[in-house]
Amino acid sequence: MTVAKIGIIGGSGLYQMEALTDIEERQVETPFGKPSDALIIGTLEGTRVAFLARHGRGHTLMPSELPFRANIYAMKSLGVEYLISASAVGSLKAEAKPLDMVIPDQFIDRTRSRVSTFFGNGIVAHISFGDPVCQQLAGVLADAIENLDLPEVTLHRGGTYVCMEGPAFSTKAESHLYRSWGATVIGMTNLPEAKLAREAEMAYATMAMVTDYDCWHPDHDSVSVEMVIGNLQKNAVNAQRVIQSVVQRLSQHPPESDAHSALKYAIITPLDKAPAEAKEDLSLLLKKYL
Ligand SMILES: CSC[C@H]1O[C@H](OP(=O)(O)O)[C@H](O)[C@@H]1O
Ligand SMILES: Nc1ncnc2[nH]cnc12
Repeated sequence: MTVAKIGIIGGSGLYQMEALTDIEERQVETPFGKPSDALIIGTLEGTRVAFLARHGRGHTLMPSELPFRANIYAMKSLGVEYLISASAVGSLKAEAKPLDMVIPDQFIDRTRSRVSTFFGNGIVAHISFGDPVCQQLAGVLADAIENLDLPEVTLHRGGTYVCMEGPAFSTKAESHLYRSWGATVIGMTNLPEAKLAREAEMAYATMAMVTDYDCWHPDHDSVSVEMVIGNLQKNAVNAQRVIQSVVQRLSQHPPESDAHSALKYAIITPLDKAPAEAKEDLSLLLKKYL
């Protein structure tokens, strides 16, 4: 049964959605363990949505410790089809200034120890990931931001998000390297999430909120947690306004997304011969194809 078609993953600084009503807190178990925290199901703009605090509501999980598979599987188990991420990022470009919002359309993977696939154990799939963000959902996000006329916020449509391992922030040499690659922003969480969301056939897009200039900018101090949280607190109200407007737009006009059939040509193992246990663990993802 579908509980919510829209899911929201709140990152650093966005641990709850104040406008949710008729709230139900659900502890979800998955074949991949427990999610970062309980899923908070509530009504926003007349629509049921599911919210998850990515690092837990008390921010107790490091990026490398995040149970990405459980988080995405839990959203899938509630029937989520559109997954919106809110994230704090460092800016790698002068024009993307703190408090601005970026809707990335590309990622560069600089992680080292993340499990970013549901497959294995006898079932192999290779999803297409040339366009890692759902452009329809990204468009809804960007349109919502543009129409809200948020004070102090400039919107940047498109851009490349470097996903680093962390938890330490980058060195200056790394930061300059990523700039030389043309990257726009840097964070520690979005890439595994985007891959798993694609495998789970959910449309995924991220609202990246700039909190700092990382450590490359000659006129700005190097990033610190204090800087990130200070700017995010200023932006948490804006972020919730954006999400509210996105939910309204999505419920009125749910866009078609290629992500919703991402596994159609991705599974290479004949499923009739695949191990029963792997099929059982992935049944939620595979049931259309069995
Ligand atoms: C608290 S600064 C570093 C931390 O913030 C970002 O988290 P999220 O993407 O969940 O907003 C960044 O990726 C790091 O995990
Ligand atoms: N400069 C930065 N590097 C990595 N993750 C971040 N999150 C917020 N700012 C960041």
